[in-house]
Amino acid sequence: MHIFYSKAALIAYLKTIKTANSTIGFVPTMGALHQGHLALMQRSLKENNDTVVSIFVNPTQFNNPEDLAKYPRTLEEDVKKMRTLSDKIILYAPSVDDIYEGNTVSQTFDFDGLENQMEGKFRPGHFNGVGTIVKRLFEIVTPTNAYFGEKDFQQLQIVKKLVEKTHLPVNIVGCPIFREENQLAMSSRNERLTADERKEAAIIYKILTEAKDFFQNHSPQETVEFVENSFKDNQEFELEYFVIADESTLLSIDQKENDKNYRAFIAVFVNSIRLIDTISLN
Ligand SMILES: Nc1ncnc2c1ncn2[C@@H]1O[C@H](COP(=O)(O)OP(=O)(O)OP(=O)(O)O)[C@@H](O)[C@H]1O
Ligand SMILES: CC(C)(CO)[C@@H](O)C(=O)[O-]
Ligand code: BAL
Repeated sequence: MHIFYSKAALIAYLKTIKTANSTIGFVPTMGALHQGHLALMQRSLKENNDTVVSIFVNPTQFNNPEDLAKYPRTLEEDVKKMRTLSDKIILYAPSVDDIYEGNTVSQTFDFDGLENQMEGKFRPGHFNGVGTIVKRLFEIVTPTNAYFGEKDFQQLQIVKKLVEKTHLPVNIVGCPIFREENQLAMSSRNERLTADERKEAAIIYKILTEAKDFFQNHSPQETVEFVENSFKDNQEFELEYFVIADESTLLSIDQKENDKNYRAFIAVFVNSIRLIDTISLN
């Protein structure tokens, strides 16, 4: 496996392997790899000549310093996991300085309102940080295809908008959510849960699927109340938000309309650990 810690070395290497018709697949991550990340890599390996994976815990997208400090960093184990997939993966694991060159701040973006709901509302500045790092990584890696998970559905829509607005020549590929055996969405933050919490966190997806059924015969507002009440019965989980939104605008809805795609989004605290999940309602 090729591992690069500096953009200069990565860019020089990519120049030696790129040909007129070759494709580069790119999987940006923050590390602490799990099966969800590995599935994105497998897809990239299958669909491209070369695959670059980045591991970088991006400080500018964290609004909560404790969340940043406690974010799991497991580079050695991550490398081992990637090796089980393919020795051909090109890993870019930069320092903060290599990316930000002494100026660790976000650019400000206008994502046509996609940034104002849910994760953007509850993590102020988050999507400016995501936009800044994703744009920078795209400029360094120059991917043909870039792979993002639907667990971060709002992020996926925002990255598509970023590409549309900046005219970067990259195709964004959304990939399905990988779940643990108990259906909890895989997440690097799951590593911070105790064994019991991890087991009990299955309730998040259970309530989401119940909400999906409930929504078929009830209004959006009634469905929101149904979910809020379900969490009141589960005191160890603190619901931050449950939103039913139009999948394309991400705006929450008051009424159902025909021919629209709707999706439910949820963020829940287990202790101080924040987990998100989402489900299509169609
Ligand atoms: N369970 C999953 N299934 C599919 N893709 C996923 C899953 N979890 C994360 N991803 C995707 O992997 C990429 C890197 O995500 P990231 O490194 O933030 O991992 P994460 O598990 O989402 O971490 P956390 O949930 O703690 O933020 C993103 O595109 C994300 O959507
Ligand atoms: C896309 C990303 C790697 C940018 O830091 C991050 O937001 C993530 O892991 O989803
Ligand atoms: N998975 C999105 C990255 C974050 O939580 O900051």
